[in-house]
Amino acid sequence: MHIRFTKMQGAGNDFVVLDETQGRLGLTPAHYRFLADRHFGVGADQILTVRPAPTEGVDFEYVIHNADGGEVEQCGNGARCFARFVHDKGLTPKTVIRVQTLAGVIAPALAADGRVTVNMGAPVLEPARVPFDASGLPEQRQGQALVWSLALQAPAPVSQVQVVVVSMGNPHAVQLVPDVDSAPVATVGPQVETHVRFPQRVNAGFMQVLSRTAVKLRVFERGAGETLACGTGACAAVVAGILLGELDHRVDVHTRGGLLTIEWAGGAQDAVLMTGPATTVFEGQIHLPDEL
Ligand SMILES: N[C@@H](CCC[C@H](N)C(=O)O)C(=O)O
Repeated sequence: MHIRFTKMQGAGNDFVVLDETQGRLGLTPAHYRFLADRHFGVGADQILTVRPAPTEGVDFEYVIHNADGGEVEQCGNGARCFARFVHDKGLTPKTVIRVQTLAGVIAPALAADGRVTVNMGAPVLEPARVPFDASGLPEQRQGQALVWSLALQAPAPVSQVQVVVVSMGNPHAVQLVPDVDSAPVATVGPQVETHVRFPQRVNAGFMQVLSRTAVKLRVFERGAGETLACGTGACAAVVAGILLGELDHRVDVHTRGGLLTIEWAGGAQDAVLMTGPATTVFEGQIHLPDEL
């Protein structure tokens, strides 16, 4: 089977985007893994699939698969690319687009300067809803944040990391580091991702605070490894930093792939706004091997 695709990126977090508005392609997790493969497929951190609106009150449905083939609830950089895709393909004339995701409805808005702002909804902070199993762990507070100690096996035989857990529809564990460039993302990231206290695994963020309005962030993503940027990771990190008392309400997040700006007023019901780029790289057609 041959399928058409569009390759996109948002702050270097890259995507294969598929159009299922005219019918399902019938892809399996093995197909998504093949498309994401940087040697045998197209190469991407996530595969985004655009479908018609499943209910009234929304314009489309957008489905997200990680590079490992697993379907996930939310993707912030993907939401901006989704909006650019449906607009540039002429699938809608709207510039504010309501889209159903597994995590609920979000609303990307295209700006005249080419950037996209997404209302990502309110963060979820109750550990059980992240989900995070906090049973038996001492509750430590810093500012308004709950900080949890996780025991890891490496790099030392047993070491501890302190994390704030946040859901932006998908789960995040954010830790503060003094220098993000030398942070042990490749060794600690996978251990946090698969830690037994996160029953659905987790995206592991490493944040260096530069000032009250600027941070540097790296994220070891669940199901994809370290990416050049993670939109929901940037939202979660800024929420954690505001709750910790370290950040103001509008923060520039410097990732290895570009700049994201995150705003959050700080109330439990307040939505997080994420602004950043969304770019089409190329379009193509690929043969999906029969043996997949
Ligand atoms: N890159 C994304 C997040 C994609 C999903 C994530 N890896 C997960 O498993 O939750 C973003 O920009 O938010």
